[in-house]
Amino acid sequence: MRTAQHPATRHWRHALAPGGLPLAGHALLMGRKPLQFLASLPAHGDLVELRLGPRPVFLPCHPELVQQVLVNARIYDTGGPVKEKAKPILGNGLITSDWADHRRQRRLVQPAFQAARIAKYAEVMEEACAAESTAWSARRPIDVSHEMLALTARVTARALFSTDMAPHAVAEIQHCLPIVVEGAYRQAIDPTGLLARLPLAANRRFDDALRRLNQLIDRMIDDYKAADDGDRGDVLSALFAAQDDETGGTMSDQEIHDQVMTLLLAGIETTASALTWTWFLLGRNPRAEAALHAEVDEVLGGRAPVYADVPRLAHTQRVFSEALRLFPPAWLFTRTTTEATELGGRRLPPASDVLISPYVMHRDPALFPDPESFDPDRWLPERAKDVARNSYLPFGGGSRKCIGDVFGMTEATLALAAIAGRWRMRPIPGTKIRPRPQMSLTAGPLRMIPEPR
Ligand code: HEM
Repeated sequence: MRTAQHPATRHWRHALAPGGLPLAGHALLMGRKPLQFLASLPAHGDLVELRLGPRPVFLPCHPELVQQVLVNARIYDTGGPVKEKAKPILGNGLITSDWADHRRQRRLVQPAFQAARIAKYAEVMEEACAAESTAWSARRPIDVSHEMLALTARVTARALFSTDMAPHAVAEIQHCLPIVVEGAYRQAIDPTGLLARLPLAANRRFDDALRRLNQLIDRMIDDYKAADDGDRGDVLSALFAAQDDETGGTMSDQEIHDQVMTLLLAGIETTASALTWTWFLLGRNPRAEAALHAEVDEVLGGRAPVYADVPRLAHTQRVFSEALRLFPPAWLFTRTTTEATELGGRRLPPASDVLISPYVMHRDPALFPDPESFDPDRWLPERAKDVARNSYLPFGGGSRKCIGDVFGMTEATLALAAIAGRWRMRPIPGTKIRPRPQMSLTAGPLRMIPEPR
């Protein structure tokens, strides 16, 4: 295990990642097998330099260096080519805004995620999870990815807009969101920026889906303003009510629009991917699955779970935490330096790109013993205290830490308990599954057979 030393007294190991080519650098390795390539890098140094084309980018592999990047949000600001390409889609919301504006935005959006409001959103979660768990037929295979995406889309849409229009919104979001997420990723990884301008069917589908999502959000905002019926307990009401303590300012309709789009894109596929991986891992680990069933039976005694059960569903939460360790949906995110700085004794010029990869940290044997094994019990309090500080970051850290972390954990715990209370999810022998490192670390289609318990 790595030992904690004061950063100033530590001798940090720097390295250039092996395998670079003269012009492309490591772009081909990153393009072909990003997970394997990135996960091999901590063995070379605490701070590893890669070349993506001519551009140097830096990957901190040691938790203390990752932490320095995450907490110094003014110097390590949001940025990089991926964020630039996301702006036409996300506008200027929490993910795309720069440091100074982000602080203001976060003050305004945070009240929508206070504990009392999560309790209200949990009613939507309870209902949607119960409906999902009763909709399946015994022994008829389902695509778990598809089902989990439908579930998280329904939960998020109805937590955002609790109006009569919600059923229409759910259907629109379920249709449009996967197309937008896929298209956004294709554009993000296109180094030429030309792909989006070609007259391709995929581009037309993307433009259409994005237009429909934008229209939907505008209609919801208009509807809310026309009804003028105060706090409906949903996210949209909280965004309209938000007032900045420091300046007294509120959000314009356009700002609310951008926050809603950001929440849809950040909150649905992430949670759905993590839930899909959880069912996949449980299907291969009968002991963890049996412990889940035992806990759910003991806590719920056959009824559907409610918000008040969440604290008692401790093993269920450990199962989800362990799935987030092995397959963190936000497997890679970026920062760009706003001025010259030093990281681990290495000088970084202004506008340097820094990669943060929870996947790399979570699979490092120096941080997590036997990192490839699915072991929910590593999160038992007596064992979790030995996990190196700042090495587990499925929700990121610092001032840009996921605003939906409690929302996502609550939703996932209720979904796992509701489904595990009724079904055993049996894997289909021979099913091959390969992590797809795209916008989220998704599993692709995953067919499993629900068996009544
Ligand atoms: C298991 C589910 C989730 C995972 C693994 C996850 C992961 C993350 C991570 C790692 C970040 C930080 C990215 C960075 O620093 O650049 C982030 C940010 C964010 N997430 Fe999540 N997220 C999840 C669920 C959600 C949900 C349910 C919502 C909303 C309903 C949400 C909304 C956001 C937003 C708005 C941000 C930007 C926050 C900011 O910059 O202030 N996420 N998420």
